Amino acid sequence: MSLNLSGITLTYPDGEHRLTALDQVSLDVPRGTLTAVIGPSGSGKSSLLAVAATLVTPDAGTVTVDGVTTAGLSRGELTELRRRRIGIVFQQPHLLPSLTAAEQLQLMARIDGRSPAKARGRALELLAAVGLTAQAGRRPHRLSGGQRQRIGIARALMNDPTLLLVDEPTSALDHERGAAVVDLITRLTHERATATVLVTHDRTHLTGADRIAEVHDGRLTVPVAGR
Ligand SMILES: Nc1ncnc2c1ncn2[C@@H]1O[C@H](COP(=O)(O)OP(=O)(O)OP(=O)(O)O)[C@@H](O)[C@H]1O
Repeated sequence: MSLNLSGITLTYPDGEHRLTALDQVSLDVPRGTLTAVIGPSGSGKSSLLAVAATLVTPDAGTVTVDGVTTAGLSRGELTELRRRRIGIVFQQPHLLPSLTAAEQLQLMARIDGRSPAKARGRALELLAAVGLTAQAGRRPHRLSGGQRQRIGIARALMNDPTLLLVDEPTSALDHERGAAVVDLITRLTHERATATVLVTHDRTHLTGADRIAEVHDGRLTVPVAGR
């Protein structure tokens, strides 16, 4: 199992009380499958993603990524876990304006200390996988919103993660481009055997999801078959 959340409770300070954002949430995501997490605004979707990304420590429960249980790991060990095993696709890809599409990806590998030649090869391979070979040399201002989001997806795969976490990838896109981005994430999940969690408030694109889990008031309902 590449992601296992077990009995996760997360609270935030709320005046004199605490607000329960996640309430006894458990979720298993095997490699090569896509679990969509849907729910209304404020239900706890981003909190769930932040816990799975090991960016937020829950009050209770355990997070296991690729067989590694995060409890007791130091900050440095958690950073290493994220760098090696977790890819994150954000709502907005936040590309650097001065870098070409290929350079956006190569930067990830540079940070990781990989050789420039290998990084370039990997970046071009991933840009091909997301259909952007012809755009490899373009800077973000010459790309569409959908193309920029595809770069964000390719960038998240640079470290060959086992866990791919995707936060509302279609929020800035029209219906057609949104559907294409979700289809792409579904295909890459199967091709690259990632355990993928895709958070969205929009269930219209989710025909390819292996499971759809619903979160309401911090509680996750037992996932039902998505197809
Ligand atoms: N840093 C924080 N401090 C206090 N409360 C927070 C914090 N982050 C989130 N919350 C609260 O926790 C609950 C869950 O929030 P969360 O952002 O996980 O929901 P969401 O489903 O992702 O919402 P949206 O779809 O609007 O992004 C909400 O009631 C929210 O107000």
